[in-house]
Amino acid sequence: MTIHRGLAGVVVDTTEISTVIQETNSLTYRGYPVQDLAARRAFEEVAYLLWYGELPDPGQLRAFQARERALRPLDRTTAELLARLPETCHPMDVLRTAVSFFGAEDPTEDDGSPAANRAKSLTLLAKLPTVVAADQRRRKGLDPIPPDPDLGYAENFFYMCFGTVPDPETLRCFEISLVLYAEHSFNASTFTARVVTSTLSDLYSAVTAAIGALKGPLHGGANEGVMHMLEEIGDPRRAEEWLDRALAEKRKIMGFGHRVYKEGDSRVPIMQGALDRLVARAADPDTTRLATLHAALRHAMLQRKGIHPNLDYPAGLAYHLMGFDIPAFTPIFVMSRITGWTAHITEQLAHNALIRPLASYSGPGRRAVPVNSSLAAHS
Ligand SMILES: CC(=O)SCCNC(=O)CCNC(=O)[C@H](O)C(C)(C)COP(=O)(O)OP(=O)(O)OC[C@H]1O[C@@H](n2cnc3c(N)ncnc32)[C@H](O)[C@@H]1OP(=O)(O)O
Ligand SMILES: O=C([O-])CC(=O)C(=O)O
Repeated sequence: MTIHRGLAGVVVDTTEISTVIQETNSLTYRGYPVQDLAARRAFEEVAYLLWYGELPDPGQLRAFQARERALRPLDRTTAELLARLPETCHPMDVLRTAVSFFGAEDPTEDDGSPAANRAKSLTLLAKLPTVVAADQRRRKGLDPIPPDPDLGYAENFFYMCFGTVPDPETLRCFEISLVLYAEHSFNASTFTARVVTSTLSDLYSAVTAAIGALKGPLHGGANEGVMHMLEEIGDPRRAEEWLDRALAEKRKIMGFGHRVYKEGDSRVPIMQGALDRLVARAADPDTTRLATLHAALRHAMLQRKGIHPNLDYPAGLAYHLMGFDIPAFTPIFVMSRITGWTAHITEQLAHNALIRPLASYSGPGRRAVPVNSSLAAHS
């Protein structure tokens, strides 16, 4: 029996949603190169593509955007429930609780038809940014800002967080990150969603579980880890010395390495380009220090270990420069990946097979159960 720890290299099913091509470090969504989608399309169009298989025409896009914008507000019960969660909990816990609560409130919870699941997916796409923004503000003692239906997905999120819409360069960088984060085949959180779905459980349960999987620092939590690490190092001149010590201590360096890409993440060049433009625009000493440190650590990691950065490396610093608090970074990843997760949930249901691998037992050999004298007295 061959054991594939971590399912490394195991192909468990087919998918029509995206391909991660290891040999060429490339990624396509429904056949379109992700770089071209990031350069030419809005995030909402990519969401539509992932769910429906084709890019929307202008009429389809208008209808899609109108439905998304109408679904953004939270009802009072949800807002009150989320406001009662301890501020000490991570915002991913808030998001996980919110999705679980949306499921409990949804009267069509057990209708798993593709149309019903698409409607639920759109509801989550629309409401998750409202939850993330309100939670960020609550932690600063600020009231939530209601969504603005006249603003696009990315613009509205900034507006709900900060009360203003940023300059076009910042907005573009954010939108690029959403497109790049949207989908990545059978990554750990998507696979989690597919496992839950394979038992014929409901979409909210699958997404709740996926949020839990994304939270971990070896997956989506790494974008927060990147910024914590940059703060810990502080000075670009300390990058090499810090790295050597961290590697000697067998620490995992956040934002580096990937299970599939071994020669570099296909999404990094475009995200790094967008980050470089943000840095050039800001041009203040603190931004320059962070960007220099970011580059120094990347070079040192490549030199010491031959390991390339993954998408979380440029995205983490970009989100910091955009003004988001570090604990909001992985929730922003969720706002994007909700599209990929739910596309996979629909696909799993269309060709379902219960996901249940085997394990090779390595525990004690068969042994006799000693008699429990007090129980024996009763028999
Ligand atoms: C959006 C995303 O989810 S992308 C991933 C985000 N996660 C991170 O950035 C966390 C840091 N990275 C890692 O922990 C890993 O690279 C993972 C989990 C992403 C991939 O792990 P795997 O595919 O299992 O690779 P694996 O852990 O076998 O790595 C191979 C070797 O490279 C080392 N390595 C890989 N990544 C790193 C890293 N970031 N820091 C230090 N060493 C690393 C491993 O220690 C291992 O060394 P060894 O052979 O001496 O034991
Ligand atoms: O594919 C993976 O294993 C992790 C990743 O990059 C993602 O989910 O975007």
